[in-house]
Amino acid sequence: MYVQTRIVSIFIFTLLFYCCSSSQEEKANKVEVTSPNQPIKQISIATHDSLPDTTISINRADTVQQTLSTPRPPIQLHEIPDSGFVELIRLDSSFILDLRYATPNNFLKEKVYDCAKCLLRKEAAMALIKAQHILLAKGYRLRLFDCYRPLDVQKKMWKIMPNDHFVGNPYGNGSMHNKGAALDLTLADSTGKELDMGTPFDFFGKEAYHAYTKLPADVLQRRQLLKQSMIQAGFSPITSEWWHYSYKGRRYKVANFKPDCE
Ligand SMILES: C[C@@H](N)C(=O)N[C@H](C)C(=O)O
Ligand SMILES: [Zn+2]
Repeated sequence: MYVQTRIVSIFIFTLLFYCCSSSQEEKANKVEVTSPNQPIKQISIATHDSLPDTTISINRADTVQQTLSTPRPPIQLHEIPDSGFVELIRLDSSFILDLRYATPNNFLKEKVYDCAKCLLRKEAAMALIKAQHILLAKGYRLRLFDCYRPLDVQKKMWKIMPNDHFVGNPYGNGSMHNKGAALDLTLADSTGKELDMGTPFDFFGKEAYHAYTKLPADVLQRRQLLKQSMIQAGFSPITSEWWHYSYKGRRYKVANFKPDCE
């Protein structure tokens, strides 16, 4: 009788333990947003023990119960080859993403990316993190307009602007963006606010050239700071666009895959 009672109580205890722990796990992966018209809610997902958390925004447009998809496994950086593609924000969440081609706010006047993901070859991503650290130490931040760009998107751009000073020729060598080794970016202050660089992004004219100096002293200083930091981190500028930098660590192949938007 005593043994039977012991077995029954162990069984009930085990049952209770599993019930509670699984419902806690479920809670950890759910974000309940119940009140509409409130500001954006920020949540953090741990990505890697030694790396900062990734912050994502959930818009409180309606009464929703948002279930996060299965938490993404931590990136095992050493398992990715130097020439492999990585999602930058999963390595370092301090960048400001303002990926214009994922919106209609760009010279094509249409959204040409399905989602706003910044993918880069691992080597280029690591170099960019170096540039970001140089700038963070000086009270600035990098704000990114574009990273990897599929070749088909390059062809759309070329149709509108067939001038290789401003758009890489997709029927020639392609763009370094198509190789996952170029960035369009600008300087932001420590809060992420875009700073005046003399022209808007993708302003295709002489004012965007590095050699153009008829600009206020503070604008010239910022262009210079951006250029020096990027060069120090291993990037090269092009003459005609203050926002474009290429990483030329090695020869990469042109790519044309669409980022996974999950
Ligand atoms: C289109 C512009 N943002 C750009 O990236 N231009 C360079 C030259 C490119 O297409 O590689
Ligand atoms: Zn570019």
